[in-house]
Amino acid sequence: MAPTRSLQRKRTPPNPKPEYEFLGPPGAVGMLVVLPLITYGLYYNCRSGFGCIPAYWNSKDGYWPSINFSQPLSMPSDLWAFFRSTWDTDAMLVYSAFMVFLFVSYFVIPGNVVEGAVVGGVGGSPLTKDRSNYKLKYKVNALRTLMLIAAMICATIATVGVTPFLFLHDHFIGLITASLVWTFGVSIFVYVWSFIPDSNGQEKILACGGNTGNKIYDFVLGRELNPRFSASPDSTFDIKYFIELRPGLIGWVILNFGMACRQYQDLGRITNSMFAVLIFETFYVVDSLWNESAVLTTMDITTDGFGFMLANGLLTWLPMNYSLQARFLASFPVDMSLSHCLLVIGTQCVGYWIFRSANGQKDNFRRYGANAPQNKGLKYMETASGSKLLISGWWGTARHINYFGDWLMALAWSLPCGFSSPLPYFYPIYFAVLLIHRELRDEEKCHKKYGKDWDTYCEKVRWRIIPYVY
Ligand SMILES: NC(=O)C1=CN([C@@H]2O[C@H](COP(=O)(O)OP(=O)(O)OC[C@H]3O[C@@H](n4cnc5c(N)ncnc54)[C@H](OP(=O)(O)O)[C@@H]3O)[C@@H](O)[C@H]2O)C=CC1
Ligand SMILES: CC(C)=CCC[C@@H](C)[C@H]1CC=C2C3=C(CC[C@@]21C)[C@@]1(C)CC[C@H](O)C(C)(C)[C@@H]1CC3
Repeated sequence: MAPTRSLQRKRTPPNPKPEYEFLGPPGAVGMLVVLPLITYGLYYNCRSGFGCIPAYWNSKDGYWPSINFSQPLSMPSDLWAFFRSTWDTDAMLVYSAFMVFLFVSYFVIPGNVVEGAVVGGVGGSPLTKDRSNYKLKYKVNALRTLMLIAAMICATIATVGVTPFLFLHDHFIGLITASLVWTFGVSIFVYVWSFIPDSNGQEKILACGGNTGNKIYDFVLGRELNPRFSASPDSTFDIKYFIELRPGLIGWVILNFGMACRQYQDLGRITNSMFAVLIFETFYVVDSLWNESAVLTTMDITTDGFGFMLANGLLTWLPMNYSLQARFLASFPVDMSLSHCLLVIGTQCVGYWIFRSANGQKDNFRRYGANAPQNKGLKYMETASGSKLLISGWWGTARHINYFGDWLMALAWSLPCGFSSPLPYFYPIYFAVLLIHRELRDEEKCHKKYGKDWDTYCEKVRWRIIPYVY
C-alpha cells in the first residue's frame, strides 16, 4: 500500500521529557573532544624511544607534540593544528582500503541470513508501529572475513616477510587520525541519514535515548536505531551491525600482529608475554565472530542508537586503545617467569569460562525458550511482560556475572606487561568503569520493562556483577 502524503510528511517529534545520560549535552560535547584526546594521549605517553609512564615523565621532549601546555590553549585552533600535525596520507589510504575491503567482503563472502532479537525504538512507519515483534535480518560472515584476512597475511609473510606489517607500528599515530576521520564521517552520515525518509517514504525508527531534539546530544548518542540502506526488515546491510564486529575487532587483531612484527624485527624473537597477549586477544575476537549472531541480543543492537559514541568506540577506541598492551610490549619487551605465565593463563581461563558460559546460557534461553532441551534444569521466573528471567545457573549468582568474566579476561591481557608502568592497565581500569556504568543503564532499562517483577528478581539475585562483593 502506498503511504499517504500526510504520513510521508510526518516527522517523529523529539521526546518531550528527555532522560539524558552521560551528563547530558555537556557530557556529549566532552565526549567529542575528550575521547579522541585519550586515544592520542595513550599513544604519546607510551612509545618507543620516549618511554612509557612513569619513565616518560622524565623525558624532556616529545610530550604532546605541537601543543604547549605551559600556555593557555586557544581552542579550537590549537586542537586543529595538533590534528593536522598527526595527518599521514599513507595511513589514511591504508585505513580506507581496510574499510573498503571489509565492505566488499560483507557482500561477496557467503553467509547465512539470520533474524535478530526484537529491537526497540520510537517513531517509525505504520507498518512497523507495533514493534512488540519487530525484528530485522542480518548476514553472518564476519568470521569468514577474518579467515580470508588471515590467509592473506600468511601469504604475505611467506613471500615478503614481516616488513610490510611494520607500517602498523611505525604509522600508528597516522592510523589514529585516519580512524577519527572515518568516525566523524560515518557519524555525520548516519545523523543526516536519520532525517531522510526510507524508500517507502516512511519515517526512520529512532532510538529512545537519541531523539531528544538536542542536536549535539543526539549526534553523539545516535538518533537512528538501526541505520540500514533500506528500511525493510529483509535488507541486510545494517550500518551499525556491520561496524559492530568488523573494523574494530578485526582491526585490533591486525594491529596486534603489526606490534608483534615490530618486536620480532627489533629483538629477533617474540617474547612469551607478546605471545600470551596475541593468542588470548585473538581468541577473544575469534570467539566473538564465531558467536556473531549473539551480538544481536546485546544492548548496542537492540536499544542504543548509532551515533558518534558507538562509531568512535568501534572505529577508533577499540582497535587503537585495546592494542595498547601489544604496543607496549613491542617497545618494552617482558619475559614472564613460569609463575607469571600461570597467573596469566589461570586468569584468562576462569574469565573466559564465566564470560562464554553465562552469555551462552542467556542466549540459548532467549533464543530457544525455557522449555528447549538446552535449557533443561534451569530455573526461571515468569514476569507480567511475558518475558521470563533466569534465576539459576550463572544468572542466579549475579545479575551481570558475564561482565565479571569479561573483566577478568581484560586483566589477563594486561598482566603480561608486568608492573613497570600503570599504562598497560588502562584497559581493565576503563573497562571496570564502562561495565559498572553499563550495568546501571541496563538495570534502569530492565526496571522500566519489568517493573515490580524486577524488584522481585533483584531480591532473588542480590549481587550486581561479582557475587558477595558488588
Ligand atoms: N569488550 C568490550 O569492550 C565490551 C564487552 N561487552 C560484553 O558484551 C556482552 C553483552 O553485554 P550487554 O549487552 O551489556 O548485556 P547482557 O548481555 O548482560 O544483556 C542484558 C540483558 O539481558 C537480559 N537479562 C538480564 N537478566 C536476565 C536473566 N536473569 N535472564 C534472562 N535474561 C536476562 C535483559 O534483557 P531482556 O530481558 O530485555 O531480554 C538485559 O537487558 C557482555 O558479556 C559484556 O561483557 C560489553 C561492552 C563492552
Ligand atoms: C564512552 C566510551 C569510551 C565508549 C566506547 C565503548 C565501546 C568501546 C564499547 C561499547 C560496547 C562495546 C561492545 C564490544 C566492543 C566495545 C564496545 C564497542 C564488543 C563488540 C566486544 C566483543 C564482544 O564479544 C561483544 C560482541 C559482546 C561486544 C559488544 C559490545
